[in-house]
Amino acid sequence: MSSDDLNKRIAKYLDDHQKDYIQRLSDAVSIPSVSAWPEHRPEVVRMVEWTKSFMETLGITVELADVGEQKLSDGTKLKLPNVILGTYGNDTAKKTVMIYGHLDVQPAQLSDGWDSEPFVLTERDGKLYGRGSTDDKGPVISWLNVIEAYQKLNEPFPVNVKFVLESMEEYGSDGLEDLLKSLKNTFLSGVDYVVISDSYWLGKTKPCLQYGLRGICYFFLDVECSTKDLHSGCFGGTIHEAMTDLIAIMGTLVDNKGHILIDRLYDEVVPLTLEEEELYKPITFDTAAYCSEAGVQSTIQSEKDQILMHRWRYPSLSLHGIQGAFDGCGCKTVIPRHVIGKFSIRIVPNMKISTVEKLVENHVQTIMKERNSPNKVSVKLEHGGDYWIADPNNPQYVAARKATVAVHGIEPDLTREGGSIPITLTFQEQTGKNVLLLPIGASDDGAHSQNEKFDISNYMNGMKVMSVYFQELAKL
Ligand SMILES: NCC(=O)N[C@@H](Cc1c[nH]cn1)C(=O)O
Ligand SMILES: [Zn+2]
Ligand SMILES: [Zn+2]
Repeated sequence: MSSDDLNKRIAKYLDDHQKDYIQRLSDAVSIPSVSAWPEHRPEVVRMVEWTKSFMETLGITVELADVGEQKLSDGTKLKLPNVILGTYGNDTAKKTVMIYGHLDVQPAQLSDGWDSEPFVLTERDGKLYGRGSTDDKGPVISWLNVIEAYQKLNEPFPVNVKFVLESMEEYGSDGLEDLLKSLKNTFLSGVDYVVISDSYWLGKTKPCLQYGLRGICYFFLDVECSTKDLHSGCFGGTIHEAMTDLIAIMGTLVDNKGHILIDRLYDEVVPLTLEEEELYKPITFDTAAYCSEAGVQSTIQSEKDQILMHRWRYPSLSLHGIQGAFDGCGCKTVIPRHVIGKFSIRIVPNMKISTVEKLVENHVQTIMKERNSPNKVSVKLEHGGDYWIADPNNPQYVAARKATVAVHGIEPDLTREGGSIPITLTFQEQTGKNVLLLPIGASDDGAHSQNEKFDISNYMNGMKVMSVYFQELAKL
């Protein structure tokens, strides 16, 4: 059978089973595998078991790798979820592709402002709403659905596949780096290509392939002022309040232009070259749609190229929250005794995590000295992940471009991603092979946000691209 005919046959099978795929995603989304909530760890474990069972029905050999314990901020320890190592096929005449994905999700509650229950997959206007639908349960299940389709059609699978599926990605991929290092000469040997579907297109209609990610340094800023919470009428105006110090420090980190105010933070950022500037020009990007997806009136930068550069090639600092602060409705006149500010810095080539950590520490100490406060203050790097950059001219990218053209009828843009997948660089280093980011979700999917969704069309076309990509890899 010609490869065109095979593609058509598989595409038809996939289209005919759309309902089953939606049900499968619904089953996965119904497991609230939130890695950031320690009390939800059994749900994360349930998600690992669910995926393992599904993989085994497909004849994938599954091994569960123990990656040790997580140390929680109160000093207690919690077992980390096992990492799934899957092997499908070991034909030495075939290429071997390693697929990475994650089964954990960001926290979500209806009260955050969702229009439907986050852990009940809900279809509206061709979109599947639910936490993890696009990040990253939909893409992970898509890979597995494609394997199933070849089996049901009795078609030989074009490549060998290895899977690494973790369940702590949204919390910094605890334990995974050490595991991969330990597998360098065993499970990881023989891998020819690594592919990750855990990111999004730059727009709603045009596909892209990505060759860069920012890294992340996530900080906890801890301020303690007293042994207990206090009445602001009795103590306000007489003591150094923890929240006041915390807000003051957090207010010195970044200005209203998005410029980070930490001394020397930009020293290691690679200078922009004329050659790099040219790369932004052909990329399709709609700034108005970007604003509307974010639900904002305007962006800090007005030009397309500048917006993209500040997403991809410059660092950014975001404030995320304050643990211990009063956040209920109504009024409470308390002075919290202990608060923890959460912020992160997205890092870019050639910033080093260790340098960022030191600069942040110096900054906090300097501000505290200026404030002359007796409060106990510490800042801790909760987790860090490196930036990553790959060669988009590698044959694997050519295979993915061909697959995209075959399904979408259009050349994908070559882009970078502002988010982080902390383990990507480790895959590149430990296998010594090219890594491809193959996003299948759309820019408005709202990963990490309320009403996260995955379009049915992206789900279906994503599987078709994956299927052709496997065939194109086999031809390399
Ligand atoms: N889809 C990738 C993603 O969402 N990655 C997270 C990773 C992360 C790191 N620390 C907390 N989360 C991201 O925020 O970019
Ligand atoms: Zn993800
Ligand atoms: Zn995520």
